Amino acid sequence: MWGMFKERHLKIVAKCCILYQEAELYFKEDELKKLADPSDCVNLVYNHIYKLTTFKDIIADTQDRKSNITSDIIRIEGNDYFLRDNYLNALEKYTKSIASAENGSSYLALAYANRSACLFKGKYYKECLQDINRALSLDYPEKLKPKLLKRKMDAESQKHMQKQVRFYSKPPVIRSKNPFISCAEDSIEIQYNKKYGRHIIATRDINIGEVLSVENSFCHVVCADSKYIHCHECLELCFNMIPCENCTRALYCSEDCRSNAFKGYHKYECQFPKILFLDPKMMMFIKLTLIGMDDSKKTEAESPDNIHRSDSFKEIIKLETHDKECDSLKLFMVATMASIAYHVLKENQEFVSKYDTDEDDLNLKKLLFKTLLISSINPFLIQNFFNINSKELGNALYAFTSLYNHSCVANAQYFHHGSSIVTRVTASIKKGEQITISYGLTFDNQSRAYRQKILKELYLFECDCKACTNNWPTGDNLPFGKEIPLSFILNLEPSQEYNEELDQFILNKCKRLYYQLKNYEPCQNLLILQYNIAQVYRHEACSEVKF
Ligand SMILES: C[S@@+](CC[C@H](N)C(=O)[O-])C[C@H]1O[C@@H](n2cnc3c(N)ncnc32)[C@H](O)[C@@H]1O
Repeated sequence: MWGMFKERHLKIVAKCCILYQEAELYFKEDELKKLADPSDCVNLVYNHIYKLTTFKDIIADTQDRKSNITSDIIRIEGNDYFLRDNYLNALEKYTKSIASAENGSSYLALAYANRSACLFKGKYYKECLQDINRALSLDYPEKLKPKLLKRKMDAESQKHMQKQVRFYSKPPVIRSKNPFISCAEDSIEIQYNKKYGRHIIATRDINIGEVLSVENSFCHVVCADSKYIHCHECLELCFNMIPCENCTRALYCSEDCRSNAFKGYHKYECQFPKILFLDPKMMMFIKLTLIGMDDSKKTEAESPDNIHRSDSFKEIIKLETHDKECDSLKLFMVATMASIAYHVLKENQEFVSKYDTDEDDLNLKKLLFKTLLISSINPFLIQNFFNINSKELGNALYAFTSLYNHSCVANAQYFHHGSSIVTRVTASIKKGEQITISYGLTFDNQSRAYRQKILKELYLFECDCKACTNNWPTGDNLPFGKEIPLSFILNLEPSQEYNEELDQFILNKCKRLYYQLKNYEPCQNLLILQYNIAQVYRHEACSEVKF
């Protein structure tokens, strides 16, 4: 949970520590820990820090002005890649140059034109033509126009050979709708107890491969590695994004995405200082707060209380925060980040006019505290298993999928179809059993001691799964179990073309063998089968795109 305050962003920690030292005088008696409601700490901390110089420095550090000089430098870096035939890296640089260029400038036109050259090389003629038209509609230098117009003619003539982008496939549809959970099959239910909190239980025997839930994200943010090729609003892969007109951070696949984002949360998000954008989870808490406060998105009124609705902010705000378990320093750090966000929002006239009573003010501080904690424990990393160059695409928050607890021998696994998440059974489940996913730690890959340490540190629980309880050996030390014919298992590596028939053949064979082998657990051959089953589902969800 505290990963985002640790190794990754020492700058945040350093600034918080300076503030903490400056404000320490006020918090000598462990005042933050004594609060009956931990979310009140934002009010307390804010009132002490907003006048401090370090706080003012943080707020002022937006460094996000559009600049033609920066745009020019980045475009020239792009030219270097282009000359070395590294078109994808060149394209990313040109997109960054587009984001940095001042509105309507010739630098913006130059960056679009250069990107159109990459798109032409990549055989993305439709996108190439769009960029050429964008460049021509701006202040594109006359002397360069003939070359661009020639490219336009060539792209027009080759449009029929346009490369198709099939990246994410549509998620499967729920077949037997759960009457109490809007995004789930009727094979599961939510239960609660003290030990596990809310958790998911099977209401019947469930077979390997069955879908349990299909959920759209409530809120997502794009990761740094993918920000120049994935839309910041819908996460779709896009090689010719357009920039936000105010900031250099946000890029979109279409006018619709740009205006939806701006009308909703982005007009505020745009103005936040740099420190809150160092980590995608930080970005998420601001976006989550703004989306949650957007009245047009509220669905609670129509939804009866006993139905779990994925699109309801009411459900998001119920997610785990572990706020009572925070020590003083953690409370201070969370409160500081929330205070920065609060301060920026309150400076915004349009925002203030909507939330101006004392009660609104206090509620906003409490909400920012909660959304920050929720965004640290609950998000799912969207990974690119078959994508061109980067592995991390985004972070997304799901109201229901966040309720699956962890096991180091999980019986379910999730697969991202873009920003949607599909959870499937990857080991057969008996009625009454808890359904679990892995929080990134599995018994075959990491030692018990390591798993326990990380789970305690990040998620504040002691794992009692069968691998932890019985101290199962890790991968190479496991017995092989019953022999399986391996010849039919083609390793579904990223380089392999998607072939539905072949994948289905592998899937069915693996499933049959799984039932012959499951009594040998734990063993290597069972893991091989489960890996291949998961790999087929990954392949189905997201196919490789080459530039
Ligand atoms: C993403 S939430 C999962 C849903 C959570 N149980 C709830 O009530 O909202 C993660 C938190 O669930 C709890 N949790 C997850 N797996 C667990 C397990 N195997 N045993 C006990 N608690 C677990 C921990 O408190 C953890 O921080």
